[in-house]
Amino acid sequence: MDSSMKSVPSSSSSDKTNFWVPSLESNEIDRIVEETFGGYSDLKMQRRGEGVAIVWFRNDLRVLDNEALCRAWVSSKMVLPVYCVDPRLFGGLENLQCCTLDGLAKRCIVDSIGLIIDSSFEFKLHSLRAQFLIECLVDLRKNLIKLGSNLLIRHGKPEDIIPSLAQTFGVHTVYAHKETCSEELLVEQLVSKGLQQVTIRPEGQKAKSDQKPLNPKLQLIWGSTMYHIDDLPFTPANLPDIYTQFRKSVESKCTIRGCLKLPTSLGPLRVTKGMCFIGGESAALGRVNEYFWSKDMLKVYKETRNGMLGPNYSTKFSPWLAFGCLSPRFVYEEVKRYEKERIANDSTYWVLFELIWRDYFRFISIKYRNSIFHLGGPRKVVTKWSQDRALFESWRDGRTGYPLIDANMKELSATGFMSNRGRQIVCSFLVRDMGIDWRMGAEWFETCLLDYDPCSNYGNWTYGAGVGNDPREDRYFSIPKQAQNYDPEGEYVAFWLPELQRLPKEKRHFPGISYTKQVVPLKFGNTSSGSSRARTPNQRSGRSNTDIRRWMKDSRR
Ligand SMILES: Cc1cc2nc3c(=O)[nH]c(=O)nc-3n(C[C@H](O)[C@H](O)[C@H](O)COP(=O)(O)OP(=O)(O)OC[C@H]3O[C@@H](n4cnc5c(N)ncnc54)[C@H](O)[C@@H]3O)c2cc1C
Repeated sequence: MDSSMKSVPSSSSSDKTNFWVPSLESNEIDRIVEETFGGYSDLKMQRRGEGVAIVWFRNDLRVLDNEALCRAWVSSKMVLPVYCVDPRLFGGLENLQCCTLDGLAKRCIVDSIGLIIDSSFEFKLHSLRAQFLIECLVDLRKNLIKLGSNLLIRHGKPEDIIPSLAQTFGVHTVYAHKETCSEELLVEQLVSKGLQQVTIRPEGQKAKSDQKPLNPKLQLIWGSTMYHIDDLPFTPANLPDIYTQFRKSVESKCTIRGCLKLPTSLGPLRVTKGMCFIGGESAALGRVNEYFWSKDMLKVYKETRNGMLGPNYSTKFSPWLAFGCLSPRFVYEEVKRYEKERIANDSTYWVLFELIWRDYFRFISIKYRNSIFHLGGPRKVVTKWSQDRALFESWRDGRTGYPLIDANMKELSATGFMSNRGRQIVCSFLVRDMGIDWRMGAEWFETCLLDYDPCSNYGNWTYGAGVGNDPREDRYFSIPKQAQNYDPEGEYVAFWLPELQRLPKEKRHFPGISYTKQVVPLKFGNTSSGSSRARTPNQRSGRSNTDIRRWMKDSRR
């Protein structure tokens, strides 16, 4: 398939399988009502609104600062929270092998086998992210149950499930968070179209036969960024192309809205042990508590953020932010509280600086639409790229012979995470040293990363490949220089490539040493040590990789 167009694949009959909750057409409806609305009686009394609303959970798997949930809550007598396990998200059986959740959760995923994600380079969703998602859902359900609600989880496409539920329950409004990329926008359109086919009678008007039936509405709400889209001092179409201009403008002209505090009680925070990514809002809040308050790492974030080894060099909030278990506005409020109660310094500011990057890429996806997925990127840069599969696979599997690259790629496959430093280095290596089509790298990240997010992933890859909207960010990462600055003792590479542990520290970064005999030939040769000048494949120096040892030496001078 042409990867320049990311599209939603066509439907398949097996998409319709339902489990967790049996078919809605059967006499199980009463059971679902009991299960889902059962504990609501007290809350019902407090509501002002009328009728039934659906909250369609997407990448907002939290109850804190969830505007869709809040709006449904105040506008309706009953709220039906729903998550659709979209078969287009899941790949083959191999994804399940690491899933360790209960049989029910597993069955949910197993039933989607055979429905292949529409992947340009045929990679599938990694088992680790599938597991993280299941954990998010289990936790969301628990948190909703604590509030006297529940989560209805159904397998199938949202455009089939949501209208069918709306019809069954006479839903007046479906509340959901707005997305920005084409696949997600298409699903929104299809759901909206499906709802137009549904008719419900307005509440309290049943007796009046002349009353016109209504269509349920789809209300899409902005909620994924720190800065609200409506508060920006420009329209997305006029978004500055330079990050710094964007940042300065929002910092000086906008305020960040407060977190929506409904519901107010979530029980005690759970602190995660070590760095362990467990899906769900409870673990997300636990990590914020741990990183900011109990470990007190926020005050040194700016000095440690370029690390690669260990749980606390950076916040590690990204997987929870990506699934929406954590609100960026909540992180903002916690930073401000920390600044008041402990210390305000460059480090406390820098977390917000990085979160503004996240906002920026989200708004860029609105301005530049699908071009962020295209080979030439937003600037439509014409460059010749290779799609050499063998070369690519050596990068993907951590077999290039360059320890810094291989260690990072092994970490990604094993954990679903890689540091920001590592991501920049392996991205630069793939596109600039190997000359491989950057979309293959981006798609492999999409497959593996727990924190995969289309805007941040493709935004960063287009920057790394030199096709992003801001040409000034086109930078080359020299391996020897990066090794010297960020892993001078070779601790990181020896952790992921244990064969290197018996080598003296100064030799651990030598290409092809000891753990593999092979060093992949670099199509364009590597570049001189220490350079961070912009390069594109056709501007290469043409040096062969036999020079690497010399570069290592040079870069130490
Ligand atoms: C090639 C490449 C691909 C990437 N793909 C993704 C992705 O799919 N999803 C993703 O969330 N991040 C992505 N990033 C950005 C960044 O690497 C991660 O957000 C960060 O490493 C996550 O670790 P952390 O939460 O400890 O970050 P911290 O350093 O603690 O930063 C705090 C938060 O700021 C945001 N942030 C930090 N750096 C960036 C950045 N460069 N771009 C956007 N947001 C940022 C993240 O939400 C992060 O959680 C990518 C970077 C590169 C170079």
